[in-house]
Amino acid sequence: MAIAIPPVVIGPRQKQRTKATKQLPQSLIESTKNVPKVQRFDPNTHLNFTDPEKIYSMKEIGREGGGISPVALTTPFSLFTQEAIEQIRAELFTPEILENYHVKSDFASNMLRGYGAKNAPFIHSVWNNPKVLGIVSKLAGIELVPIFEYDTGHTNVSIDDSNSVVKNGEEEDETAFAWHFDSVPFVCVTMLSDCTGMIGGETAVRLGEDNVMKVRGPTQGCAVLMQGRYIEHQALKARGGAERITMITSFRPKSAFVKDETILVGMRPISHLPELYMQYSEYRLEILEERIRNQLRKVRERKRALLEFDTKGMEEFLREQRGYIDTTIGEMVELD
Ligand SMILES: O=C(O)CCC(=O)C(=O)O
Ligand SMILES: [Fe+2]
Repeated sequence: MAIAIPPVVIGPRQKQRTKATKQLPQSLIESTKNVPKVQRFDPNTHLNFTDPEKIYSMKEIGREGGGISPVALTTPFSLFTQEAIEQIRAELFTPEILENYHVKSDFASNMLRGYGAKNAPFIHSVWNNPKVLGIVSKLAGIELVPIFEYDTGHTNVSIDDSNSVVKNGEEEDETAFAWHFDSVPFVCVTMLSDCTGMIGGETAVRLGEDNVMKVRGPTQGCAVLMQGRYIEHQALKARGGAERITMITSFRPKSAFVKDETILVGMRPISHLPELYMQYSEYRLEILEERIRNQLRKVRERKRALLEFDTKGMEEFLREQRGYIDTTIGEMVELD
C-alpha cells in the first residue's frame, strides 16, 4: 500500500554545518539579560495548558494508515506561561549559545540548535518534564519522548528587516523555513515571539493537493503538535518588521515496539556529525536492546513450555531488525 511508504525527506544542500553569517539584533540579548535564571521547569508556574480546539486525523488529510498514530496535527493550543517563555528566551540569547550554536542553511538563515542540557538546563527540563510529555503524548495519541538531546529545542529565528510596509494582506507570503517533511515522527512547534500585531508568521501545512492550512498560536507560549515526518509544511515570515521565533522539539515513540522511521536527512547539514551520530546510535541501540531482550524472552518461554521453536517468527524478527540496523548505518554517512 502506497501510504506505508514514508515521504522522501529532502534536506538542506550544504555540505557541512555552517555558522550563521548575520548577527542577531543586540536587542534580543539585551531584552533577556536581566531575567533571573531558573534552572528547572516547574509545571505550577510554567505550564498553561488548554486543549486545542481541534485535532486533525491522518484520515482527514488523506493519509490514513500512515505514520505512527491516527493523529495528524492539532490546532494551536496554549502550553506555557509568559514566565516560561521568558526563561526559554533568556537561555537562548546568551553569548555562549549565539557563539557556538547559531547556524544557517538554505532552508533557514538563523537557527539555534545542538546546545545540550549543560548550556540550557531550563529548556531541556521543559521537554523532559513528565507533565509536558504527558500532554504531548495525549494529544499525539501515542506515548512520545524527545528524540535525543541534539534535536531538542531547535529554534528558528526570523527577523523581517525588509522594512516592508504591510498593506492589507496583498503581499505574497515569504518563507522563513522552506517547504519540507521532518526527519522525525512528531514535532511540537512553540511560538516564542509576542504575537501582538503580528501579521503572517504561521506554520503552513499541506493537508491535501490544493489545501494549505496556516496555523499559528494567537499568543506567545502557544504550540502546534504535528506528525511532521508525514505532513509537508513550511514556516512563513512575520511581516512588517517583526521577529518570529519558534522552538521545534522532535519526538519519537517511547515504545521500542512501535515503527520508527526517524532519519537524519534534515539534520545532518546543520549538525556536528560525531555528536549527532553518537546520540542517534545511542537511542537506536537502546531500542534494539529492548527488542532483543523481548525476543529472547519469547524464545526461552517457548523452550520452557516445551513448544517447538518458532523458526518463522525468529526469521521475521531478525529481518525487521536487519532493516532497522541497515537504516541506522545508512544514516551515519559523511556529507558529500
Ligand atoms: O517554525 C516553524 O513554524 C516550523 C519550522 C519547521 O518546520 C522546522 O524547523 O522543521
Ligand atoms: Fe519542520
